[in-house]
Amino acid sequence: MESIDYLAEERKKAEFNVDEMKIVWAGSRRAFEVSDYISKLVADDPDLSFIFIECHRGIQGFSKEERTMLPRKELFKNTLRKSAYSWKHIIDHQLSEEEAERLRYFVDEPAFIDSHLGVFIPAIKGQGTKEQLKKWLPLAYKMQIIGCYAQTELGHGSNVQGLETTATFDPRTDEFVIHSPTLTSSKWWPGGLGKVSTHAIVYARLITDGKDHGINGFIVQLRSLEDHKPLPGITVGDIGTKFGNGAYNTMDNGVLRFDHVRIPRDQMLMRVAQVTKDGKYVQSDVPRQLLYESMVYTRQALVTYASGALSRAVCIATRYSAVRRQFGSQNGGQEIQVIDYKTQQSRLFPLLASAYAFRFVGEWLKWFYTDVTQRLQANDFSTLPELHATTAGIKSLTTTATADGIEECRKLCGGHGYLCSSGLPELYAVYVPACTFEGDNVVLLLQVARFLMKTVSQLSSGKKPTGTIAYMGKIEHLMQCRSDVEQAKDWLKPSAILEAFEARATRMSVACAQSLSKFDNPEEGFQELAPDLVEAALAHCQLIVVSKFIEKLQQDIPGEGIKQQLEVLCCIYALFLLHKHHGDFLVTGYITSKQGLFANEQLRALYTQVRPNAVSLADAFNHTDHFLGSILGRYDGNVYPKLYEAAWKDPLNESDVPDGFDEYIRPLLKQQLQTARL
Ligand SMILES: CCCCCCCCCCCCCCC/C=C/C(=O)SCCNC(=O)CCNC(=O)[C@H](O)C(C)(C)COP(=O)(O)OP(=O)(O)OC[C@H]1O[C@@H](n2cnc3c(N)ncnc32)[C@H](O)[C@@H]1OP(=O)(O)O
Ligand SMILES: Cc1cc2nc3c(=O)[nH]c(=O)nc-3n(C[C@H](O)[C@H](O)[C@H](O)COP(=O)(O)OP(=O)(O)OC[C@H]3O[C@@H](n4cnc5c(N)ncnc54)[C@H](O)[C@@H]3O)c2cc1C
Repeated sequence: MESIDYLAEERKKAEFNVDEMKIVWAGSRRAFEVSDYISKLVADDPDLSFIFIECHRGIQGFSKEERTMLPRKELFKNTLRKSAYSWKHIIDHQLSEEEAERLRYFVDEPAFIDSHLGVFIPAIKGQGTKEQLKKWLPLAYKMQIIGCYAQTELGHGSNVQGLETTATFDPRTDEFVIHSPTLTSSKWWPGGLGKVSTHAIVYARLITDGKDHGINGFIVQLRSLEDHKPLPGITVGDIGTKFGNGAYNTMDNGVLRFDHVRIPRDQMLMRVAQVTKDGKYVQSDVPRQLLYESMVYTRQALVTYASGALSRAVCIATRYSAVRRQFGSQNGGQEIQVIDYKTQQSRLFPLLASAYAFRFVGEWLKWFYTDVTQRLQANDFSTLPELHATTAGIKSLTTTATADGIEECRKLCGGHGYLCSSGLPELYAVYVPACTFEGDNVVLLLQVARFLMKTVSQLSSGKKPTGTIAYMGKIEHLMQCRSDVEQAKDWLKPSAILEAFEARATRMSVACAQSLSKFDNPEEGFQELAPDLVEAALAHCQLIVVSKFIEKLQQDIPGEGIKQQLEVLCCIYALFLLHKHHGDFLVTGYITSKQGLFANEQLRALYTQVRPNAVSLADAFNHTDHFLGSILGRYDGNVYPKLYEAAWKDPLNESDVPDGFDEYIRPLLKQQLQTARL
């Protein structure tokens, strides 16, 4: 049957070339082509897009929208099947690393393979010696071993230095003895650990000759490569069902305990420090912080994933807001599309703009990460602190805004957004742990704050700040300048926006530094002022995102109307933040309340400008219906018949009379009948 495009009228309104925007969104023509090809490949192959379950009727297939109805054990087994099938496809078709990553992404089910590729391999790469890389990476790349990242324990996650697992060197046998001395030292949370991983990078306190040298990484085999049973001394399992139906429950987050498990000395990751045969601890000339390098890698990757998740929610909410109508019908005509309500626009369009903003900052962060890693290889560690602060801060900002944004999109879809078939509840449940894993978002902002306080304290020494904190070099100007905005449209100037964000960030950091200096004990001061420090850190991170969006616009961006649309989105992102954090800009004395009102006036005008382009800007994400997994977000906008159809597929609708009627409902009804007769 031919499908009708209920959103065709919306698409006709676009003032830009959607195909060109798809390329900007993807990052390059090549990236677009790979994503486009792989997303369609996944959508069109039932072995990748469906969940198959053996039931009394034989093998039954379930679509993605239906997966929240399925029991965890079945879902998990299907995820194993899909991972194995994907892996075979990758090998058979000799997919490149980029294509393999896209395949994993579009299959869209958290799985052990994410930990294996996203954390286990990066940890070996970052912390292993050349010999260790040579031995372990080929095994890992061929999946002859499957690994996870076992850092967090039941009692400690954020405080890595507080981990309790021990790795005690035994010089007699040239081995480490890995042990879990307490219940709270049980490894707890690692993805892929519960049921799948054969190996783990285990973080443990290194002890030689009775001396504790702090945390180090060790490669430990957990399960037999023959029958997959846990090796002697190892207790391992899944930690239980997590938030939401389906959602993150396709992942086997695990618990792990060691009872004096012995591993050879060369399984300590030795790039940062070594233990010699006679038990001597030798620190390399690389900084100890490189032990945390894999977290930096993953945090950086999570920023691009944030734009992906937010764009999905925004795509669903935008299309549905154009389909949905409420109120205002005149003379029997159609009601108003809810996307035309200014309140709907003021909630939706900043999220649309944020998706683009996060995409561009993610692109830049990937470049920055690559640049710093190349320097590290050449033993230049000067930019490592900035990379740590920036990845921590931008991961924190983007994942918090994305999780909140998904929930806002659910509300923007009214009641239907609450149905699992909208795709939004599951997207939220899968996404929200990103605010916690790879570093709790508040803990990460406090790391940014430490970096900022250090920067401010070094300004007087004449050290010139560079990179993302170069703006602090203009401290004298930024501390006393005032906005020169005289009318709403002055806020469209990138220079006006940039100075506002720089002045706000500088003043908030300086105010914190001044407050800190009043404490005799700086650590006590840091604890006391932590809420203000977190806000200063956020102001700095927002400045980075805004400035990277502005920098993107300074590039040559071809395509009809593309640059104009991006300029509108950039201003929406910045002015929305200015409006939301109005208090910061006022209190720090950079703007007057009148200038704040101008910003809001300009913001409303920008919403009107983006309105005709909204559906097409969401189309430019190029999400397939399969990837969206949402009836509300269907490309053709055919929402109502599909919602109606889907309701009848719910297991409760398998019979007109529900199970339990005879035991629980009939007696009640009978009782009422008897009462009525009385
Ligand atoms: C085919 C290809 C496919 C590719 C697939 C890719 C897939 C990607 C998908 C991603 C999937 C994601 C799955 C997620 C799974 C989740 C995993 C996890 O959650 S793993 C566990 C993560 N745990 C954490 O993040 C813990 C957070 N805590 C910390 O990081 C630290 O404890 C702390 C930074 C909060 C504190 O560190 P600590 O040493 O205790 O204290 P200090 O604050 O004193 O720091 C000392 C010093 O070090 C600097 N520092 C800290 N961290 C770093 C770092 N990472 N890098 C560089 N430098 C660092 C800090 O700034 C201090 O510096 P100083 O100069 O002394 O001030
Ligand atoms: C889905 C999921 C997957 C995960 N996968 C892995 C994995 O593969 N490998 C792995 O090792 N770990 C993994 N983790 C664990 C994860 O990294 C930790 O949960 C995370 O680092 C937070 O640590 P925590 O649980 O100890 O939180 P806590 O630190 O206990 O946080 C609790 C509260 O205390 C606050 N808090 C903590 N410290 C401070 C402070 N200094 N100042 C102010 N407030 C503070 C936090 O903001 C938070 O509000 C995963 C977690 C989840 C949810």
